Amino acid sequence: MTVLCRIGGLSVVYAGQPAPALDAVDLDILAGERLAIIGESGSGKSTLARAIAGLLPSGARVTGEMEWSAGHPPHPGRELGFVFQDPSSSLNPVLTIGEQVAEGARRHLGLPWSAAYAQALKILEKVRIPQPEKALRAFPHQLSGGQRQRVAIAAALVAKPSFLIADEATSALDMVVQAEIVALLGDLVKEADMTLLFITHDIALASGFADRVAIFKDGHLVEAGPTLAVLSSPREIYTQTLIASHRDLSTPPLIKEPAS
Ligand SMILES: Nc1ncnc2c1ncn2[C@@H]1O[C@H](COP(=O)(O)OP(=O)(O)OP(=O)(O)O)[C@@H](O)[C@H]1O
Repeated sequence: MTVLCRIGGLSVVYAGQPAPALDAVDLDILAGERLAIIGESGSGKSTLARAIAGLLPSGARVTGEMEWSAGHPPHPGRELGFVFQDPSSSLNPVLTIGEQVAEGARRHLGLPWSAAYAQALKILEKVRIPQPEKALRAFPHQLSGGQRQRVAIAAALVAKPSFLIADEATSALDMVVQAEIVALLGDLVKEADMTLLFITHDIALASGFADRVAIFKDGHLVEAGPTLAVLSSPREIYTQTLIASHRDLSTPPLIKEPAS
């Protein structure tokens, strides 16, 4: 696999903050991989996502390097899609689903409205929204939380980006819907050969479909590697603790035993 982005010594300090939110992070993102960024609240996951997407607030001090194989950072919306945790805040309540999804195709692909609507309908079918033609005319409040997140995914993918960042995209959903959305994301990125950066605090959720995992704590990258290798023989005590904390009766096993 080729390296899509080589991150070297990346540090971020927000304005007015004494400590860095990210501290000297070295991490390669491989083209076409599903990479899970895992860590507790405040570990710097979203900061990493925002730095990669060029969405850090002004005033944040960024040092280190991000080297893109394309020679430039991906254009947000066109080459890079972003799905946030809460679809209610990323969707506009007074615009129809069709208007919001089609807008991305109009703006980033330069399509006229009629073609942009046709593209929006296609992508709503792809994210398996029930009655997609009806959904085009619906407003966000007329959909369930899971359906709204499918719309947010559709809006992120409408301009056919090759790189998708999902930042806690399933955390606001109940467990069944969460599993459906994770499966959907997995299918979509595989089908389109996209790179996925999947940000989550839930190591069990990530372990089900990520090719590699990167574990963060207090702004530091603790360890990174292929999912199975990290989960079956974690090098760092923190990773061992994180894995152990998921071993309770309500959690499915992180690694499935091979069938005998
Ligand atoms: N805009 C901001 N201004 C100042 N400090 C910030 C800002 N955004 C995040 N921080 C701080 O940076 C640190 C890392 O936050 P970040 O949101 O990246 O962590 P996270 O792992 O994504 O956590 P969560 O899962 O809770 O979103 C935290 O201490 C947080 O309080």
